[in-house]
Amino acid sequence: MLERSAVVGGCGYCRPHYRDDRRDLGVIEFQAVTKRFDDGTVAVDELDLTVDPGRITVFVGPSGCGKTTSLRMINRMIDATSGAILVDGKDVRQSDPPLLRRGIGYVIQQAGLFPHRTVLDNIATVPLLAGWGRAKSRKRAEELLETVGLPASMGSRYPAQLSGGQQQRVGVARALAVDPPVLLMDEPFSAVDPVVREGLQDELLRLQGELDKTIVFVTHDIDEAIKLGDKVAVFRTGGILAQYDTPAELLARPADDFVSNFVGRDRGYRALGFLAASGLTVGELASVQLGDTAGEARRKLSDGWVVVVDERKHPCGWLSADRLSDVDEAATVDTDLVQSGGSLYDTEHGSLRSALDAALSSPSALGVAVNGSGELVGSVTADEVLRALAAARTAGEVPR
Ligand SMILES: Nc1ncnc2c1ncn2[C@@H]1O[C@H](COP(=O)(O)OP(=O)(O)OP(=O)(O)O)[C@@H](O)[C@H]1O
Repeated sequence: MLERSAVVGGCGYCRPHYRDDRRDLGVIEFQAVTKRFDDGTVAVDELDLTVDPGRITVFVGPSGCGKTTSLRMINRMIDATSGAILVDGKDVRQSDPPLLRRGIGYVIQQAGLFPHRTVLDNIATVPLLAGWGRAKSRKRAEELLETVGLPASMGSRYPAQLSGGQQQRVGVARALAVDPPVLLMDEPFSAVDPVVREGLQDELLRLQGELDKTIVFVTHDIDEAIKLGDKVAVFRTGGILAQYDTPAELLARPADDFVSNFVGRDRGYRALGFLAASGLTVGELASVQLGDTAGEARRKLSDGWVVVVDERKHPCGWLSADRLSDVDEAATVDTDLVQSGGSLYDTEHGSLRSALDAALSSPSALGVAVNGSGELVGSVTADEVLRALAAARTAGEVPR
């Protein structure tokens, strides 16, 4: 079957749509912040950085470069040696740590749930501490279970009775319980397998589209950083900020060799994920519908291929001249006959990367283009994508 790319990632890092009434709470400022541990290790060195409110900021870099230390200084799990961290203009050192942490949700690797409490009790922990009372805290926990996409029946389970991905969702629900403006997430998805991880990332972006939290997210995975971050801070060993930019800028204009190497050798290809494919010409594409006859499909073949759609006009695969050659004229085109192939290019939300991917992954070399509702609208070729790329270059959207 043809695969619709995930909302994020495959189709080129579509961003969540922020509400116009996005919150302005949760500005975090690092002002010349240094952390020197007792043994002399400088984990963070003179960090100056402002985290935008209502956005996702990712701290990324190699192991030991000071990401976690920087994160934990925000909620005072670690105190800075010098410099200041301000949250909404107030130095965190002037806040009582337990009170400060109530306004700052915290999610860690493997969720860190209390093993002897049920899922609902885990989520209700902070509301109870904040004095919400049992009934209100429980109601909030039930709501949040739904918010993070878990069935109500899981509320009475214990963490060990959940998968890693489900535990992580509970961890997010718990962090959101008293609706804090700021969420700190320390490698929250690194203990789950890549498929679950991608699902959790998509879910986080969906949630963020509704919640508009100020999220600081730590990872050592540049792909995760580029997918999730509105802005990405790349750290180098010694706790030095190497570059702080949007993912598109990071890929297009890495500040130095360290950043360039860190973002990877295929950064040019990945940067295509941030180029809108609006200028791309979508060509015609011959199609038949499931239920049509093989004879009809044969007559519609173009360069040996015809695409097959279902009754909703959603593409479901290809038929080749080869495949049709030994099929009876009157035979019905059904899913058994159809050859799977390739990703789809969404003309409304897709990027040049997703268009190129659709073309390269198609057995006919024609990328299948669909509209926002998933209906077939035509085809794209790799040559056409390269032409659009050249035009973007001329327009100055891509560095020369
Ligand atoms: N309590 C401590 N005492 C001494 N050194 C420490 C302490 N905690 C962290 N460090 C050191 O500070 C540096 C930064 O550590 P930090 O945990 O912030 O890095 P990180 O970028 O989050 O790494 P990772 O990706 O491996 O989790 C490392 O060299 C680490 O060994």
